[in-house]
Amino acid sequence: MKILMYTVRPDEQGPINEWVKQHPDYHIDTNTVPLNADTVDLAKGYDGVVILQHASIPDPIVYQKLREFGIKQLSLRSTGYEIIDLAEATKNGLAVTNVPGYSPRSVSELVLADVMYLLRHLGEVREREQHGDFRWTNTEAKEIHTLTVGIIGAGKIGSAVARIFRALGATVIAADPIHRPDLNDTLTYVDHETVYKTADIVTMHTPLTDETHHMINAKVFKEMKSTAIFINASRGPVVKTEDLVDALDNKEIAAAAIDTFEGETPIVNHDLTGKPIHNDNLEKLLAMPNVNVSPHIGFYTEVAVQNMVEITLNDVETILQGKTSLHQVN
Ligand SMILES: NC(=O)C1=CN([C@@H]2O[C@H](COP(=O)(O)OP(=O)(O)OC[C@H]3O[C@@H](n4cnc5c(N)ncnc54)[C@H](O)[C@@H]3O)[C@@H](O)[C@H]2O)C=CC1
Ligand SMILES: O=C(O)C(=O)[C@H](O)COP(=O)(O)O
Repeated sequence: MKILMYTVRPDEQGPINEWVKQHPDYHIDTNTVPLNADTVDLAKGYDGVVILQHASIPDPIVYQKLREFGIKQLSLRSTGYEIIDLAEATKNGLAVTNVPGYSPRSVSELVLADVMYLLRHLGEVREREQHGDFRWTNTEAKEIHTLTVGIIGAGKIGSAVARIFRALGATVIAADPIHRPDLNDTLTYVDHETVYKTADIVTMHTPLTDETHHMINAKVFKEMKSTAIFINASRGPVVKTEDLVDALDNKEIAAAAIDTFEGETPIVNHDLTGKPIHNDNLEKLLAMPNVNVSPHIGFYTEVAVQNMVEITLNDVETILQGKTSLHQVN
């Protein structure tokens, strides 16, 4: 059996080689391009296709061609799968799989790092030190156990965030339509408005859907505490970025960390040294010492990369054997 993996990074090659060693009947080829209408022909002659990319695949021709090539699945090495047109995939007989829970700790530990960085004003401290100002002005910090952490979307990642902050003594509240009894000792479920109004740290962990698109906007920022820290490590378009910039400019919130942002595809994991980034809102956020921008690295840990590769390839194998993968999303 032959599998083609798109957009493979060098750090994924080790886990891929390990998987092939355990599965001698499979041959895997890799490339470094995203799947789209220009690159779909590369999949001709393969039995299975695996992708990982930020760019959406809206063009129906991609799904039609995969069907014409006799391919039965399209497996994502990611959790989020909003880049796929599921209706087109289904129409063309493609089972789409994702990797839920490859390592909820990966993203939740970045959230912890962001919160510590912002709570201790390390961005402001570093900015001042660079021009010789070593004073303590405005750097008195709050301790985590005195704070309320508000989670929007307490699924696999959101609940891992909840556990970390509960272990550090914070009060944790969450808004999620699904209430999990196993989290009863960790958090209290409340409505969205209560999270916005009462949390000292508001952190986003929903998927990107029609409902969550721009769910954080000017109206919501006005509800938050002026001392609040806002974090988005879910998907960029969950937040209306221009409203985030305004909320920070107008001191409606105190600080923010964003691991995902609108228009990130041409920026994330690219070296743009000396080149324009063509994203005005991002440039404004990058210039603020009370904002930490990271280029979608929440997932990027050794454990996560290993699991993303291994679980995806196991799913391809399952489908190629004529069975149904537990991770099929259509
Ligand atoms: N920054 C990064 O590198 C990464 C980001 N992600 C993003 O994080 C998202 C969440 O991942 P998981 O926790 O694994 O997914 P999950 O499916 O386990 O949890 C998502 C939770 O959000 C809840 N939810 C949906 N709509 C909601 C709404 N309107 N209000 C409140 N809650 C709502 C769901 O009920 C569910 O409990 C992914 O869909 C992906 O977009 C995932 C992995 C890495
Ligand atoms: O798994 C996800 O969802 C992520 O966000 C990871 O960062 C990787 O997926 P892409 O966003 O790069 O598709």
